[in-house]
Amino acid sequence: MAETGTGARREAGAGAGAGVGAGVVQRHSSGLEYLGLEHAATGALATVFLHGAHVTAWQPKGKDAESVLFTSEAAVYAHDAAIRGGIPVCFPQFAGQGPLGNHGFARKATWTVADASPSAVTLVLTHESDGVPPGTLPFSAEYCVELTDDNALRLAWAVTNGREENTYDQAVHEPLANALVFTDALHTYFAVPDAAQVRVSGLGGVVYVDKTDGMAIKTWPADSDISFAGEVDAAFRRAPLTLAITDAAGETLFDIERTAGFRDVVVWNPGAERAATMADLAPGDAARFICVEAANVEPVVVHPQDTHRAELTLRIGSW
Ligand SMILES: O=P(O)(O)OC[C@H]1O[C@@H](O)[C@H](O)[C@@H](O)[C@@H]1O
Repeated sequence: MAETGTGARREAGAGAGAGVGAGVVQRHSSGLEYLGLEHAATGALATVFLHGAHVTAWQPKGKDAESVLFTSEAAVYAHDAAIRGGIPVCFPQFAGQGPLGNHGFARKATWTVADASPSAVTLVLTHESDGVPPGTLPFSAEYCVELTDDNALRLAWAVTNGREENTYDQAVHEPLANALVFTDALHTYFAVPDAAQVRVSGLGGVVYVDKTDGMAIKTWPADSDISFAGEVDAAFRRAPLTLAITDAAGETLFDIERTAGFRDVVVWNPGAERAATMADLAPGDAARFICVEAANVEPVVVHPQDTHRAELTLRIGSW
């Protein structure tokens, strides 16, 4: 049965199970499984559900009382739902850009644990995993969530095309034969004191698709930060690899660092009006988060037996 967020958050808050059983799979009352992570030296905590490989909470050192990721009190914890908040893994389709449901199947599929320690877990999804549509071509995705020695949350993402090598004829005449073609995102929900007061810096001068304006292609004004007066839904192409979220006083709340394997960045907040129509957001939630997503909105092409790799590292500022 579907369970909503309040009870689930209480039960599986950041690092739930840490100390006793950090790095050990535990069962949530919804039936979903999760791990609590704990870094021995920093004391940082995180919670990672096997459903969707979903990080639902992260409490770095310095923010001991609460998660710095937003997860809604109205989030649904169920096999057929995506958890609203934390870090959904969008794969193999970003948003509605293809035949699958919004953001693809990975965020509703059951991942398996390949390796776990108290401070890190590696989860795997393949074409044979529960929740992956039958007939999906052979692939394997590996996702490592790690609390690092320097108090960061490091997310390492790798997608391998499981098909055989092309024949000579295919390689020459049909270079895309057997290629794995996908779009993706680590759709991070950053908790903020008030969305209307924060800014995303680093995207001035970058070309973006404005999804709130009929997919119009625009360029964000140079030297200008992004602010959140209402709905924002913008997919920035080939964005700089280092971005920051700052508060009204210009202090850094988060540093966001990607490797080039995440070429694009999506910035999203539904605004109050649209948020009010979303059943898994609670009243007032639109002001409590902004999403800055490490993404490939333009398709990635992975040839047979090859692996695409990307990393995202999140750090908090001094707030
Ligand atoms: O409601 P979902 O499926 O989690 O999607 C949330 C949002 O995710 C963003 O990445 C998209 O750009 C938005 O268009 C979308 O509304």
